[in-house]
Amino acid sequence: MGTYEDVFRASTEDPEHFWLKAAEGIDWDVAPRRALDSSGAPFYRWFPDGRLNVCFNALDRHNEAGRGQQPALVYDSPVTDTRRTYTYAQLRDEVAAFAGALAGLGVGHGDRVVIYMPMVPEAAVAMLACARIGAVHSVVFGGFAPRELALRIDDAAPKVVVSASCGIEGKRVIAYKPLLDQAIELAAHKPQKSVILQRPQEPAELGTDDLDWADLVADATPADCLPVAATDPLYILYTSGTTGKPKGVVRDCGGYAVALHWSMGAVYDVGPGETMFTGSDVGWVVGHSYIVYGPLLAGATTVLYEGKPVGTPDAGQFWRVAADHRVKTMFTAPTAFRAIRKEDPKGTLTADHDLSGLRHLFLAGERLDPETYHWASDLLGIPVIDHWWQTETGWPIVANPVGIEAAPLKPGSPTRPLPGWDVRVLDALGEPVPAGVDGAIVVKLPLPPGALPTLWNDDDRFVASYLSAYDGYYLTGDSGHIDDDGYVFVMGRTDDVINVAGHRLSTGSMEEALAAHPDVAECAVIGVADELKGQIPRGFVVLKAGSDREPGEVEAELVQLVRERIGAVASLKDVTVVAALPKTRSGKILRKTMRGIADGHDEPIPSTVDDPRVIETLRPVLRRADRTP
Ligand SMILES: CCC(=O)SCCNC(=O)CCNC(=O)[C@H](O)C(C)(C)COP(=O)(O)OP(=O)(O)OC[C@H]1O[C@@H](n2cnc3c(N)ncnc32)[C@H](O)[C@@H]1OP(=O)(O)O
Repeated sequence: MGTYEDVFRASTEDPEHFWLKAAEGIDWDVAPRRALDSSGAPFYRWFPDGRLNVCFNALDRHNEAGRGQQPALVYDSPVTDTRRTYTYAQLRDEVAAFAGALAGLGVGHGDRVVIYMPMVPEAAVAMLACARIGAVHSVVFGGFAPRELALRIDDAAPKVVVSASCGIEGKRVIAYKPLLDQAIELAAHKPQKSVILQRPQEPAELGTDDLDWADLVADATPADCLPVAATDPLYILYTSGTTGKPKGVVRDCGGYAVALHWSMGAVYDVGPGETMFTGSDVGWVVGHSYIVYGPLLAGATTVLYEGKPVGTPDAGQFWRVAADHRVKTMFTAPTAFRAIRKEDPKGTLTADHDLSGLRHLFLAGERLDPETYHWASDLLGIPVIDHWWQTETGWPIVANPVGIEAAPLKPGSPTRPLPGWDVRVLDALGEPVPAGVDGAIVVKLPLPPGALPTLWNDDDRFVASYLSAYDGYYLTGDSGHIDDDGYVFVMGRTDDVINVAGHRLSTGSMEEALAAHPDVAECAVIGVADELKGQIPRGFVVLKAGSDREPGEVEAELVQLVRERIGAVASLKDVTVVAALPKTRSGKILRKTMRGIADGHDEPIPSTVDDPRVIETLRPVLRRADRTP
C-alpha cells in the first residue's frame, strides 16, 4: 500500500483515481466509471453511474466465493446466557427470508423502515433485509423515549416499524412494545404495520397492526438482492443537533460501501476470516459501520454483544468475548474502559482470558483521556488507537491507519487525517490558524465517499448546519488544533451538543423538556465534566413568579420529565432550582460561563454580563460539578 504519506498524497492528488481503485473492492451490478459528480455542489454524489446492492456485498458475494460456512456474526449475550453463531450462508438465508417478509408487507425500493430494537441479531438482519430490497432503514437507539421515537417516525415516515417485545438492560427487562405503542400514538405519521420479535424474557401482547416476526418469516418467500443506484439512500440515522429536532443523516449506498470496505483494511487491519468486536449499539453510527456493514463487507466475523462492559455479570466480559471469539480488533468508547477500570483498577480479570489474538484496541465516540489511554495500553500491551469521527461522516476522519502504516502515538491526539479528509483549523474569520493554535475544525469540500450527502428531506438544514459557517468547508462542530507534525487534537464542541458516555445529546432538547413543566419560567442545561461518563448534563431552573412548589419536589419531577420525554440515555439526574440565571444585557444565558465555573476553571466573567451578582450567587451551586450521580 505504501507509506501513510504516499497513500494520503494519492488521495489528494488524484481523488478520482484513488476512489475508483478503492471501488474495485466492491461487487457492482454496473461498475462506476466516474467517482465524483460535483455538478450540484455543495451537494456531491459519489459513483453517480454505479449500481450495486449493499446486502449482496455484505453477504451473498462471500457465499458465492465459497465461504458460506465461515462465521459471519456471533451473537454473544451474557444477559440471556446465549451464544449463537451465524455462518455467511445462515445469515444470508435469514436476511433473505426477512427481506421477503418485508416485501410481502409492501415495502419496496425507497420505502422507509424504522428499526427500534435491542442488541439482538435480528436488528442486523432487519437492517440488511432493508438493504437487500432497496428500502431505507432508520435505526433508533433503544434508550430513547417514545417522544423521541415519534419525532423520528414523523420525519422518516416509515411504512413499517420493526421492534422487539423487550430489551435487557443489565438485570432489568425493559418492555419495548408499550414504548413503541406510545410513540405511534404520539406520531402524526402512522406506519402500516409493526413487526415484533417476541423474546421469551417478556413477550408482548400484539395488536391488530402488529405482526409476529417468527410467523411472518415462516410464511415468507425469500427475496433476492435488488441492484440500486450508488447514490440511493441506504439508511437515515438521526443525530442530536442544537435544537430539539434531530437531524436525519442520510447515508448513500455506493460511497458508504466503498469507504467502509477500504477502512476495514486500511484503518482497522481486519480482513476476511478475521474477527472484529465493536462494543457499541446498532443504534449508533459505530454500530451501523463497525458491528454490521464494515466487517461483513470485508468478509470478516463480527461480534454482536448484548450486555454491558461491567455488571453483566462482571468487568471481565470484554476480555472473555475477545478470548472466546479470537477477536483481532476491538473497538469501543473510552467510557466503557473507564467503567471497567473503576471496577477492576488493576485489570486482574484479564488474567482469566487468552488475549494473545488481540492486536489493536480502537476507541472513539468521545475524547480519549490520557489516563484511560495509558491504563488500557499498559494493561493490554497492544496499540490503543484513539480515532475521531462523527455520525455524519460514517467512518473515521482522523486515525492511526495501522493497515497502512502505524504512526507513533501522541496521547490526546487521534493522530493524522485519513486519506480523503482535508482537515483544516480556521479562526472566527475563516482564516487558517498557525500550528498548535485552537480554532474550528473543518473539512474542505468535497467530503470523501461515505460521508453524508445531505439531511433527510432537509437540504436547507444541511447547508445551514454544516456548510454555511465557512464557504467551501464542512463544519464539524468540534474545536481543536493541528500540531507541527500534522497530528490533530480535538478539544471539544463549539455548540451546545454534549457527549455523555459516548452518546451525543442536545442540551437544547433537554431544555425544551424542562421548559414544558408548568412551574418552570426559564432554564439552562449544561454539560459538566464527569469521571466516568466524560460529561453529564446538569439542569438549572427558575420557577415562575408565584409558584409555591417545594424546590426538591419540582427538581425530582423535572428529572423524571426528561427521562420520559427524551429517555434514560439523557442521564439528566441533577436539576437545581435557582433564583436567577446569569445573562448578558441582551438576555442570552451565559451557559459557557456556567460550564467553566462548574468544571472548576478560573472562568472570566464576560463584560456583557447583566448582573454579576447572579453569577456570584450561583457559583457555589455550580461548583458541586465533580460528583457522580
Ligand atoms: C464515532 C461516532 C460516534 O460517536 S457513534 C457513538 C459511539 N458511542 C457509543 O458507542 C456509546 C458508548 N457507550 C456505551 O456503550 C454505554 O454508555 C456503556 C459504556 C456500555 C454504559 O452503558 P450504561 O451503563 O447503560 O450507561 P448509559 O449512560 O449508556 O445509559 C444511561 C441510561 O440509559 C439506559 N440505556 C442505555 N442503553 C439502553 C437501551 N438500549 N435501551 C434502554 N435503555 C438503555 C441505561 O440503562 C441507563 O439507565 P439508568 O439511568 O441506569 O436507568
